[in-house]
Amino acid sequence: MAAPILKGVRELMRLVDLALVPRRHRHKKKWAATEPKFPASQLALQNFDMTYSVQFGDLWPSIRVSLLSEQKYGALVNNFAASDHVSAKLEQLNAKDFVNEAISHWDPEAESDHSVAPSTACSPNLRCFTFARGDVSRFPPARLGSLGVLDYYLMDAASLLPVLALGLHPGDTVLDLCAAPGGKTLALLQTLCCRNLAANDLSTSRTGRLRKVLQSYVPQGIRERNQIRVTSWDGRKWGELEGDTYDRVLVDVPCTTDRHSLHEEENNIFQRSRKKERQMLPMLQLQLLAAGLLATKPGGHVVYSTCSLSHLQNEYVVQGTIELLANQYSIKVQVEDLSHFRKLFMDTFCFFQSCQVGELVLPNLIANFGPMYFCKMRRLT
Ligand SMILES: C[S@@+](CC[C@H](N)C(=O)[O-])C[C@H]1O[C@@H](n2cnc3c(N)ncnc32)[C@H](O)[C@@H]1O
Repeated sequence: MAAPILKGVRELMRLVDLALVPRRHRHKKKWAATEPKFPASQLALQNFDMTYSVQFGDLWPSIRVSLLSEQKYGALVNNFAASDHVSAKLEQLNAKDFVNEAISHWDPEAESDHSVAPSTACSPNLRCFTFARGDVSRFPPARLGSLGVLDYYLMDAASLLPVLALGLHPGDTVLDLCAAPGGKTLALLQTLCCRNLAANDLSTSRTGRLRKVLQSYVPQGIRERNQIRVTSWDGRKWGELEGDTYDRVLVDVPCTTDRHSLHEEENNIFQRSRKKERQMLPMLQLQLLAAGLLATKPGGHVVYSTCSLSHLQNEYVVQGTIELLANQYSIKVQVEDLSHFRKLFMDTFCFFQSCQVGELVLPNLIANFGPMYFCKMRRLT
């Protein structure tokens, strides 16, 4: 059974290779010295132009200009800062809590599937303020509250959607498999629903950043009470380390980080030296998602997410992993329909309408969040 899967994975890697290497660089070069010295961000743009113009057709020029423009942020209120006036302060700036605004409009009677409703006991605890569509104001830096922790965390508001989609219930045991630098870990804690939270990231320098975020936002007593465990293990091994253990697992994988790749040279995945690593991304993503699903209890939920627009890193990985688990482990996984979720948040974000599985936030000039892909799955057996 493994042979067809390996063949499928190899084909996936070949496609990524073709998709990520600009056409004019596919021929064998004669002299390295004549190689054009393009910055990695420019190579990224060339690659995106080639692949995403095919993937998104007429939508691509608008997504492209948005990706190249200033991104919008959201201010995630720190529930541990114990300062009631933070929300009032953010409202004075004309920002709105998009989470509770959306939940207040949710009509449970109109939904046939209540299992993925975000208006559970936990989601309203997430308060994230954004400026209205077309308003490109910026938030001032966060301030220290009386408990010595910062009052809000600035993040791409679309990054909150995978956490909201995970739909925590009080007392859940939660694994954040690729957690650093910690924006989503912090959001998971802000739900006030984690019985315990395992936050892992392979990179020790990045888990260092994660620890700093936790120290800056969560008072020590609460960190201990929430039983937060920070580790630096290879997430691909989690299925063997702690199989069938967690109620909810977030698998926020390394990806081509499309917006970052267009703006930053440092640590850019499109650097020539990182070509192999880039080509291997879908394989790594598949292995991480498989490990996340194996670490979930039967009946538990997993959300897979990336900040890439690439179908090869998004839907293909989800579909390939579900096939892999069925064939190699006889484990059934069901993709959950998030279309109601999309409707709920469509005043704030611009969603791609044609995902086969999962949802994708498209950058848009009047709502310049994302890209953010997320797909919710339920492990059935
Ligand atoms: C998209 S980032 C995660 C962002 C994070 N969830 C947040 O919201 O701040 C992906 C992370 O995966 C980590 N990573 C890469 N390979 C990994 C592996 N094999 N196991 C666990 N983490 C890995 C990277 O170090 C990187 O920090």
